[in-house]
Amino acid sequence: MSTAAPSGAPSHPQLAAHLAGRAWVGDAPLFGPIDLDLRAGEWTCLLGPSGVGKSTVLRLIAGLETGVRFEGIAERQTPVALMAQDPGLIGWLDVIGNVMLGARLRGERPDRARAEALVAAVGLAERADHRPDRLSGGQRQRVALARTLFEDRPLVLLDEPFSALDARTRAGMQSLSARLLEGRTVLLVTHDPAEAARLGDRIVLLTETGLEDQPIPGPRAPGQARPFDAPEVMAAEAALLRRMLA
Ligand SMILES: Nc1ncnc2c1ncn2[C@@H]1O[C@H](COP(=O)(O)OP(=O)(O)OP(=O)(O)O)[C@@H](O)[C@H]1O
Repeated sequence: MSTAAPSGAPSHPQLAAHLAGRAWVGDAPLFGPIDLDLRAGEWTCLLGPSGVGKSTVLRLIAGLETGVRFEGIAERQTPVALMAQDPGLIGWLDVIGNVMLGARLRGERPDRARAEALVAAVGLAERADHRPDRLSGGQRQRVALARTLFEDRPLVLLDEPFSALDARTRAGMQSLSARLLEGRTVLLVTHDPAEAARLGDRIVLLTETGLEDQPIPGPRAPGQARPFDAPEVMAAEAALLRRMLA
């Protein structure tokens, strides 16, 4: 069963989105009660064990159907772009075509030069005319990232966007996303405490009983991911891992 979230704008102007309530799968409680505010212009990183409901939180904020029963309120102020775990690429379109898909579906004339620049920025310039079946899993994930960035929305929901990438590419995509999404409100679901420590202006852990705020390693420079090897970033990563293993 699924329940569409009620939608509306959060009453506080500095909030880009607000989700409060509880969720069940059938009769079994999934999570809650939770109360999550996404503050405008911030990256909120959402961590939690597999199956606890992180993707569900994203879909509720996006106003999409979920497979769960949700009782509460879901509000967002701005148009939203969602990058789901599954890249969801269209098989008969090439990389550029997939990046421009949203604009085409809306009947807009897509900015091809911008799409090409984003494809180059995610390291796929030489594969711009390849179809998805000729790409690796990590390359497909980067196409989905470029498509999400192309959407140019003020609220961006990213569901494990770098999970299929090798460490070097992942670090590069984290830095690129921090730069290109500067000033946007981002909710990033990740399993990686190092990623949360690099990117989070706020870090929250979702458990069956609710949300717990976690310490962040000081302020983040605008448009930048924190250096992965700064002592305070490594300490925050270790503290998050300790909490996740507890
Ligand atoms: N369409 C659906 N129908 C029934 N149950 C669903 C459906 N979608 C998700 N669920 C259940 O809801 C729960 C939460 O799923 P969700 O994908 O939100 O978890 P998650 O924390 O994002 O997991 P992961 O980290 O493994 O991606 C899971 O137990 C899942 O089995």
